[in-house]
Amino acid sequence: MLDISDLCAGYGHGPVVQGVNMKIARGETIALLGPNGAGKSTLLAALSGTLRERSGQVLMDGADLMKMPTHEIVGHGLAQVPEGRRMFAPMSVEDNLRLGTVRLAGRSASTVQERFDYVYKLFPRLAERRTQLTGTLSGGEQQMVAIGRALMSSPRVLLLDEPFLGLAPKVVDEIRRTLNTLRDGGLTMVLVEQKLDIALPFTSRAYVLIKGRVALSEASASLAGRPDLAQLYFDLAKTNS
Ligand SMILES: Nc1ncnc2c1ncn2[C@@H]1O[C@H](COP(=O)(O)OP(=O)(O)OP(=O)(O)O)[C@@H](O)[C@H]1O
Repeated sequence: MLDISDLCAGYGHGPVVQGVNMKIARGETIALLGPNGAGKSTLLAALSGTLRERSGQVLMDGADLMKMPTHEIVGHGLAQVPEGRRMFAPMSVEDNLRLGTVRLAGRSASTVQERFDYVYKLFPRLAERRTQLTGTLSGGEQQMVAIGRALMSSPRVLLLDEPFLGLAPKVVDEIRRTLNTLRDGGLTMVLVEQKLDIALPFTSRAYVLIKGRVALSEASASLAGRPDLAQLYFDLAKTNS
């Protein structure tokens, strides 16, 4: 579904992501792991088109996302839940969700309503708070809005950048259950997550990024069996320096 070749990306002071190759099949769930500053968020931003300084090829079902502006990438079926949620605090839950309907422009009101119904069924808490200002929601509820907004565009690939960061265990469990439902429904997902006890059971495969390069690609179950991943990061960093 996603075929990434020789992807490089950065911010004008030398490449951060350096020649990444990945192949992700339809329905796979992928963990993107690596130490702080390895380039995981940069890689997701390059895929979703929010970072334009990039080169290489990103094919999604054969179409090159590198040639599309961001809204067309969303229209093609790839959506991102960015790190830090990026909510519009003075807007209601419903209006924030509506921002995710760009892909549905020109479609009937009932199609848009179906997406609202879908998201509200996944996150009943958002249905209860649909008129509440997003800035007054708890961190967990805001993360639900961020995920819901991405789902409003009916994505076929969902990129999630540390969606559990700073959340209490109870709400982490609640959001995990929803992501499990999406995974079991066949949605292709890429999850950036520091906590391995969350990332590895959720995913089928993992890529470890070190200094902007893929240092390891392995089945998540087999990676989970390694006794000390911090040491592995250290060893991989040494071999890749
Ligand atoms: N907007 C930006 N402008 C300039 N440099 C940036 C920007 N965003 C990230 N970087 C730099 O790019 C490098 C990779 O950062 P990135 O956030 O992609 O890493 P990461 O693996 O996601 O790390 P973390 O787990 O800490 O979020 C870092 O050196 C960072 O300082």
